[in-house]
Amino acid sequence: MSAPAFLVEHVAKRTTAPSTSERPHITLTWAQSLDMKIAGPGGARVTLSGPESMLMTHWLRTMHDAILIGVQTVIMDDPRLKIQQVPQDDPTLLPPQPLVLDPKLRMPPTARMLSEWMNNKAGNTTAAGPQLVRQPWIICGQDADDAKAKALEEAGARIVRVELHENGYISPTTFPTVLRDLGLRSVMIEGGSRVLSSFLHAPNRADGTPVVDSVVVTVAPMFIGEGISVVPPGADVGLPGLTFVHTETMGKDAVMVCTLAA
Ligand SMILES: NC(=O)C1=CN([C@@H]2O[C@H](COP(=O)(O)OP(=O)(O)OC[C@H]3O[C@@H](n4cnc5c(N)ncnc54)[C@H](OP(=O)(O)O)[C@@H]3O)[C@@H](O)[C@H]2O)C=CC1
Ligand SMILES: Nc1nc(O)c(N)c(N[C@@H]2O[C@H](COP(=O)(O)O)[C@@H](O)[C@H]2O)n1
Repeated sequence: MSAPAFLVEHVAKRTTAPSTSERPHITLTWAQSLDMKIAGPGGARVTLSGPESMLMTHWLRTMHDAILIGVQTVIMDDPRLKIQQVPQDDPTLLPPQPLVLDPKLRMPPTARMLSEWMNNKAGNTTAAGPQLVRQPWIICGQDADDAKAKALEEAGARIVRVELHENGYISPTTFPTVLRDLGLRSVMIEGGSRVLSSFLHAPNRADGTPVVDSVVVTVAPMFIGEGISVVPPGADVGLPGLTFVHTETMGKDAVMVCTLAA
């Protein structure tokens, strides 16, 4: 089993290019229904991807140094962010570094990502390749509560404090610099809707190029109805133009790759 050719061609070649250490590559990715929903009522998790496109998402994870989600996705989904669907005997395949955008440190210390990391550490496992478990890094504000930081550190997290934007969020504009300072050449941003929306609406980088380099969307043939939209109601203040790159049918789903129009 090998990575889908279209991902190698249109994403991996870009995320592993030598220049990306100075200019980290940012991929936005999500799975949505035909009515543009990414979760059900109240944010309940919905399985949108079929087996083929879910496997594609795990391959995509292997192609990035880091994977990022917003804290509300941790609270709602308690995700693992691992790569258990790719071949487990290939030592060159590595899971990405988990990052959580969490300005005020709302992440529960009981999160599965943390307990899996601690269990792994306690077992002193020498697991490498796809079975490697990485320590979650939580990106928060400079003034985030010290007691919460301590509790999360005790639960296994590394706390990374950064300057927040005046809206209280971690700014997509300065985020490439945060990545570079952490030594990460690429990140795959998996959601949720508020994080996706703020990166889609971000002004260009200092060099005039879009903050987001690639968009990879799985479209599932179903309606959700009431639920969480890709872009929250009222948050669309001018979505960017997209340039079509590729569409691949994977089982029942269509997987679309785009770039942002300059
Ligand atoms: N189908 C799919 O592919 C996916 C679906 N989901 C779904 O998305 C839902 C969660 O989405 P949502 O509620 O929007 O929450 P998010 O996961 O987007 O988290 C939002 C929170 O992240 C923090 N944050 C820090 N910086 C930023 C920033 N620049 N932009 C936005 N947020 C920032 C804020 O925390 P604070 O408020 O503490 O300041 C904010 O409230 C869940 O229901 C989940 O199931 C999630 C991922 C993928
Ligand atoms: N690609 C994709 N398809 C779906 O149907 C989904 N519900 C999601 N959700 C995202 O995947 C995360 C869960 O990851 P693990 O399975 O725990 O590794 C979840 O938090 C969403 O970001 N994605």
